[in-house]
Amino acid sequence: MTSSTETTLAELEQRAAARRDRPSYGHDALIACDRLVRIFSTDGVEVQALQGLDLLVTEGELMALVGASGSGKSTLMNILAGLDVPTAGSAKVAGCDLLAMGQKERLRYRRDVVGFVWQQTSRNLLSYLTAAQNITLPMQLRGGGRNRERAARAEALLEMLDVADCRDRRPAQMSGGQQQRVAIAVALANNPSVLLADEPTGELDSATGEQVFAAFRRANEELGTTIVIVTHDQAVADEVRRTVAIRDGRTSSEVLRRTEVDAATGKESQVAREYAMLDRAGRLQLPAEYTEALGMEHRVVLELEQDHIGVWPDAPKEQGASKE
Ligand SMILES: Nc1ncnc2c1ncn2[C@@H]1O[C@H](COP(=O)(O)OP(=O)(O)OP(=O)(O)O)[C@@H](O)[C@H]1O
Repeated sequence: MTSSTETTLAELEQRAAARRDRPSYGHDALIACDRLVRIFSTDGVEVQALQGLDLLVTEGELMALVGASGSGKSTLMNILAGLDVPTAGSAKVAGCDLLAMGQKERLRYRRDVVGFVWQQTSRNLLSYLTAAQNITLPMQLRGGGRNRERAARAEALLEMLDVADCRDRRPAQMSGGQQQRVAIAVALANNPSVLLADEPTGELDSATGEQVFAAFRRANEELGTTIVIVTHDQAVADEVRRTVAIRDGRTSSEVLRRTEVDAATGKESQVAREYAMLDRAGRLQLPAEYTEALGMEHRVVLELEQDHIGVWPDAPKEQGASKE
């Protein structure tokens, strides 16, 4: 064997070893969805609600999910809540594998790892219990702890979310916004790693919606809970640092917001930037308005430049080309 061949083999081995040692996708994320697929079959008709969705959420994030009706947001939330099981792919939340969990583990997951707040206030609270009783119920169901400790936690949550005055009221005696804030307290009762909310401000006017969103923010800041909110509410989507858009069952783009300080004036301003998602296979979803504007269809030409990749429409048909 020549020395150059030996070098090549050694290099290949090195590369293979480096690939083996590379940390797995999303190893440090609290929520890691990898090529998630959910197919519903009704009367022989298949609907692909999720079509290979990738999503990583880091611990401590407060983020929003947006998307047109039917794009797959609720399907994803139901999977993350442990209420539905994906058809394929992988989904891990706080180390729990959502595809491999047995019934017992699933119950424990729903009780201890995730909390949820739904749009319909009636789905969040039991109508015959007071706010304080609604909050202590999940703690009682989990068992352990003393009555006094549970009552103290309920009180602390009610105060943190600014609804201490609702302590002894039943849901019918509270406003919609108060009910949703108490619902957040119920979801936080067992100190979950993740709080999921599906359109939590959907039934509220904008001022009340803002108060409810402020309650989520406080839970995120004071307890460090990771929060994912599905919303159509632009005010909510604009206030979080990261908004991920879902299109046709896949994450298609995301907006990141950060605060910039002007060096000269010291003035702070919010800067938002939209990114397209690049999946692990190198696939990129181009916005329909971009591809339509340039008549891009089926095929595009790619050019690698030093610091970017150019995407061009397919070469125009030659003038006077022979007709068949
Ligand atoms: N249980 C089900 N059986 C059959 N099809 C379903 C089921 N649940 C959802 N789908 C379909 O899956 C697709 C995604 O639905 P999903 O409810 O997740 O969308 P969404 O983005 O939450 O919409 P919306 O904003 O209107 O709630 C839709 O085409 C929907 O009709």
